[in-house]
Amino acid sequence: MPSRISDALKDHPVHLPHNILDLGSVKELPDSYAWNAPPLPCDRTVLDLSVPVIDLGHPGASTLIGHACKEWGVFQMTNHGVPRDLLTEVERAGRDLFSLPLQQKMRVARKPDGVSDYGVTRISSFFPKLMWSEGFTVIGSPLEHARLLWPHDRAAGFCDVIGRYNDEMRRLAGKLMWLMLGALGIRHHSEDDVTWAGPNGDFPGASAALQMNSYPACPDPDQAMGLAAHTDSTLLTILLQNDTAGLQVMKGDGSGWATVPPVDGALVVNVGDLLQMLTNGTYPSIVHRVFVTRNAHRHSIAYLYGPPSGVKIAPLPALTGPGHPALFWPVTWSEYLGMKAKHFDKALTSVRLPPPRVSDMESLTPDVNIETKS
Ligand SMILES: C=C1C[C@]23C[C@@]1(O)CC[C@H]2[C@@]12CCC[C@@](C)(C(=O)O1)[C@H]2[C@@H]3C(=O)O
Ligand SMILES: O=C(O)CCC(=O)C(=O)O
Ligand SMILES: [Fe+2]
Repeated sequence: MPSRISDALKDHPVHLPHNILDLGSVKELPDSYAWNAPPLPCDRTVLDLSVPVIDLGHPGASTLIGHACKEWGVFQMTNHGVPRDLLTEVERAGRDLFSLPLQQKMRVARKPDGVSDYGVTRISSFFPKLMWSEGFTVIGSPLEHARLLWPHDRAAGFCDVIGRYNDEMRRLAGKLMWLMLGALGIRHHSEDDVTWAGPNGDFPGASAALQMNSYPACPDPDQAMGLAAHTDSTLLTILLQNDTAGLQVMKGDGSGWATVPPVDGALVVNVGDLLQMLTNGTYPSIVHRVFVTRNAHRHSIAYLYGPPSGVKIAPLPALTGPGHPALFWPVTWSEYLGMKAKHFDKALTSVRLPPPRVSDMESLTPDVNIETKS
């Protein structure tokens, strides 16, 4: 079994399409990008519902977060302590990177077994059409790739911003974990529950990836998909979006999509599959996707946060007991990424207890028409 996230991804190579295009200069939607069979991007059953916006400085923040995680699996947060200048700088770093000419970005194109680099989203292989987006994944230091993209001083500047942003995200993700778990009565000192938690309320050794996304303006947005519906495999994801709307989340009851509007200075937090497992299903991971528009170029940066390599995630003992059996068997993030790479939206079902019968799942093959949460 792979032990680190980078090893898990190497075992499941994703190939870049041969005909990768410079999306910013395309005037007509090519057929390979036209989603004309389900899942359709234009099924915009958009609900008039708002994802909660929570002020982290509010005395009741933990309770509000717990409620949002149960009801939605996503919320926006303000007053999160990440300096505004740093948000601006990291947003600019992403914009600078994606505005490079395609041939230059291709210098750091993902190798079939690569992890940290430029390419299409990893879930592309589950869909018959290409998505109207490009991504740059950072796991560890981006220095080697930054040096291939820029002259010395600019490469160092890019890495400095990414380094500072990663530090802030790690701090914030640890804080969020306790706010989320605190709402369920799990406290810092309960080492028996969260075995990998550090003594200072932090999570030493936590793993993470930074995913920079670019969604250029699109000549036919109704037929294009920025990012197809998926859940993140993480404990939690912290997302910075620019001022262009695009992110949509599926309301837990499957009744429709809600758009998460950009709120100046706010960060979006979404529950990932591993947190659903850790909380024994109390906090469901959220299905989300991204639509594109005709006139605006959207950028986002996702901080994907998970446990240290080797740590098995299982339902917390405090959340199981008589009448509340554990619903998932223990897995490391790497093991789970392997399952996700194989089963996509059926990965969570594949780790359910009791083990699913094949007939329950109509086999473990992915359902590429994922429209609602199963
Ligand atoms: C650690 C990771 C989670 C992720 C795969 C990755 O290696 C880095 C990219 C992440 C991402 C971002 C877009 C959606 C997603 C499902 C994908 O294909 O790549 C997630 C992966 C995930 O959370 O499973
Ligand atoms: O761009 C967005 O808003 C969402 C990105 C996302 O879902 C991801 O990177 O996992
Ligand atoms: Fe995502």
